[in-house]
Amino acid sequence: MNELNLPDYQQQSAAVRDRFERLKQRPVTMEVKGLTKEFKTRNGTVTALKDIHLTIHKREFVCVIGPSGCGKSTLIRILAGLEQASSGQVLLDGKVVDKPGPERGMVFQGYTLFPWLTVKQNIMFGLLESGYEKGTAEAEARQWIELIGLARFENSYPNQLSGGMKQRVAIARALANQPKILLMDEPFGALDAQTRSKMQAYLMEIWKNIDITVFFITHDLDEAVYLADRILVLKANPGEVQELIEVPVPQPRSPEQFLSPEFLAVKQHIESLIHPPTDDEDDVDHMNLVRMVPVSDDVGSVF
Ligand SMILES: Nc1ncnc2c1ncn2[C@@H]1O[C@H](COP(=O)(O)OP(=O)(O)OP(=O)(O)O)[C@@H](O)[C@H]1O
Repeated sequence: MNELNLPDYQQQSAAVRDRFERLKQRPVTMEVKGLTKEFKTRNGTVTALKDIHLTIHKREFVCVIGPSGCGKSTLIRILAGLEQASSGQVLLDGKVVDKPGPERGMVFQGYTLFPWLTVKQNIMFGLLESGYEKGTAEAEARQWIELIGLARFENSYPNQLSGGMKQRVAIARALANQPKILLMDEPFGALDAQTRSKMQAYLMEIWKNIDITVFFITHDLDEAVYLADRILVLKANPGEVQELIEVPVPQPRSPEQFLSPEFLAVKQHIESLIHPPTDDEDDVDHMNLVRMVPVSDDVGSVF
């Protein structure tokens, strides 16, 4: 126990422990083996990722968190096949990933819908590319539109939708191709807090009902703990695995758990990994106030 009377962040209830035991017995969907990525720049070599190992099981939800520059985007781009590793390998269902493919659905932060296509056409796009006949693609797209609750908007264009609606379409479009894994790079990062929490609940609901494995990057600790089975914490310079955490919060999740002792304990632990206490912490007490002139707190006198 610590000063907030929280349990140890590794302490799992019997139900959670049992769930992880079963999860680890599921088939492996994605395997990252000794992945290193270096960028040659004018100022020398930047090691964006160093010797990353990770095994993701079928229907697992993995979140990645870490400070800016720790290589999160580089990692997801390599998993997507958009970037080549300098060394190491990524395997999807045992096959080497070296280019983008329909078995990996992608949802990124900037709304990546085609602005000149309607909601329905956006969702149909990948299906037609994969060789679906137009009528089948249309029927399939309609089912997805129903599922995301946007039936009234099937003929709307992206610029007629709110941010949350656009991301719902982006998720449906990615899932319509029946990928084996959904790669999400801060998909809710641009949304306001209220829409963001609705989208999290919405994604949880989809994940409960669809056979999909998710790899999800976020900057938001609450989001990571709420969504993830396991959280990969990276550190920067070079981008390395700091810890892989099994979240002890029971599934299925609900927003009421945000204040549960397990939730707070994991959150506090990750916070301490990402922002370790430093000697500068009390900087504010050491600000040089010599050049500052005390002013009145009487706002009325200012105007
Ligand atoms: N194309 C590139 N050329 C050179 N350096 C790069 C390139 N892409 C990324 N980097 C460097 O690799 C490191 C990791 O970058 P990356 O964008 O993957 O980090 P990140 O964790 O996603 O950061 P953020 O949270 O700020 O988005 C950084 O030091 C970055 O400057």
